Amino acid sequence: MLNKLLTLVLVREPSRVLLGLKKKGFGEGKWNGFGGKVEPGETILEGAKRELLEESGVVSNSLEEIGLLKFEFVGDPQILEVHVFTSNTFEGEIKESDGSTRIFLHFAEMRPQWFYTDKIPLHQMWADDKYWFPMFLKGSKFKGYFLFEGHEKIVKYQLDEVEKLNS
Ligand SMILES: CNc1ncnc2c1ncn2[C@@H]1O[C@H](COP(=O)(O)OP(=O)(O)OP(=O)(O)O)[C@@H](O)[C@H]1O
Repeated sequence: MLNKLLTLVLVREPSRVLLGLKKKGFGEGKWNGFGGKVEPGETILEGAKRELLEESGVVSNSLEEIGLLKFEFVGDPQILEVHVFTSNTFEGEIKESDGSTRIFLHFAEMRPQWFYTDKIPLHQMWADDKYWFPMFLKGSKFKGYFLFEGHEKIVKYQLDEVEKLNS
């Protein structure tokens, strides 16, 4: 079976990272970067850029691929292949939840919010994030594999910092 291709985009400033609270679907109730399935006919980079725009309202022309994560769930043959990107610039306005945008955001799939790098809400994120987020924050690239049992428990994993992502 082919891997399911997904993207994950982490927009950052020197001391803050933009995350979104997933309000429905896979990973509901968790803070995460922006992303989703790569659609037929688009490259992985194009998919990352599209999902970032759809979910956060901003455009980035400086996405850099920094991580490759593979996830398997016990009892499910489908491997998720998540391509992780970062960007330290963007154009447009973040659909943040303040004032007049509140009603609109009630219907959106993600609720974007900035988090200081020393206050990342790891306890409200996917369990794998606490392993690779520190690598991302210090500017390293990484490759990993995580075997989940249910959505909260990791039964096995492997994670390496790499110089290059030759994928
Ligand atoms: C298991 N450990 C994990 N750790 C960190 N991040 C994870 C993850 N597993 C999936 N992700 C991310 O979660 C999003 C799902 O997106 P998902 O809702 O499935 O995609 P998309 O928006 O295209 O779906 P619909 O259009 O709603 O069907 C997508 O960014 C993907 O990279």
